[in-house]
Amino acid sequence: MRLIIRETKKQTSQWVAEYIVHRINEFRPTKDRPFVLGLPTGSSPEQVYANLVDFYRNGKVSFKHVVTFNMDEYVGIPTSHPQSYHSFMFKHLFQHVDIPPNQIHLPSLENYSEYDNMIAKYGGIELFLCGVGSDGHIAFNEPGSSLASKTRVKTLTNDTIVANARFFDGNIDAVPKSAVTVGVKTVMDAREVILIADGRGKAEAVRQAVEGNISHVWTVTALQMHPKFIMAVDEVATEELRVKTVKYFKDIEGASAGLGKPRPKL
Ligand SMILES: N[C@@H]1[C@@H](O)[C@H](O)[C@@H](COP(=O)(O)O)O[C@@H]1O
Repeated sequence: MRLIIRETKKQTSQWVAEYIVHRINEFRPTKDRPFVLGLPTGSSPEQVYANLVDFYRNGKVSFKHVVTFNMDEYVGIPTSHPQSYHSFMFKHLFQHVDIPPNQIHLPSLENYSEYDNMIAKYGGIELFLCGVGSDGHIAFNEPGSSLASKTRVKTLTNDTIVANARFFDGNIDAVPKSAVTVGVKTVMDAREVILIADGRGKAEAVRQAVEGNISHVWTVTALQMHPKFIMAVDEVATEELRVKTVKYFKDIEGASAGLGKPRPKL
C-alpha cells in the first residue's frame, strides 16, 4: 500500500482529486471503453468532489466517458430525500459535470442482487474511491461483515447511526437503520482503491488499516491484501500510528517523488 500524508484535509483532498483526474486522462476513456469509477459519499470526499468540479470547469477533465458506481445507499428513505446518497452525489458532483445520467449507478433494493454483475459487464471498476467509518467500516460493511461479501442489504450498527445522525439534525430516530452496500469483495475486485480519511476521529481506523491485523472487525483491513491500494490522510488522522510507520511512509513517498533526503536507517 501507499500512504499519502498531507498536513490538512484540503491538501489531502487536492492530492486525491488530482490523482483521479490523472488516472481518468491517462486511461483515455472512450464510449466503448469507459473509465469505471467507484464512489463514496460522506464528509470525507466532499472536498474531493468540489475539486473535481473545478477541474471539470477548467477543462482539465471530462466525465463524458466515465461510468460511476456508488458504494452504498440508505434503505427506507426516497432517493429524493436530501440526505439520500443519491441526492448527495447530484448535489456535490453529478449535476455539475458532463456525466450522462445513464452512466450513473447507485445500489438500491431493486438492483442490489445484480449490482456486481452490472459492474462486471463494464469490465470491473478501474478505481474505487472510498471513505472509512471511525469503526473501520468501508461502504456499510460494518464490523463482522464477511470480507468475501458482495452487494447486499446490511443493518447499520448503533455507532454508525449515531455518527450519521449529524446529517439528520442530530435526530437518531431519523437515521435509516439499514442500507444497501457493495461488499468488501466488490471493493477488493476494483483494479485500484484509494481511500481518503481525515480528522482525529479516523485515527484508530487508520491505525488498524495500516498496522492492524486483517480482520472482519475492521473491514478496512481487508485492503492490506489489495495489490494497488492508496490511503490518503491528513496529519491528525495519523496520530495513532507509530512514529516509525509515519516516517517510513513519508520517506518512501518523498524519495519516489524525487524530493527525499537519503533514507535514514530505521
Ligand atoms: N457508509 C458511509 C461510508 O461510505 C463512509 O465512508 C463513512 C464515513 O463517513 P464520513 O466520510 O462522513 O466520515 O460513513 C458512512 O457510514
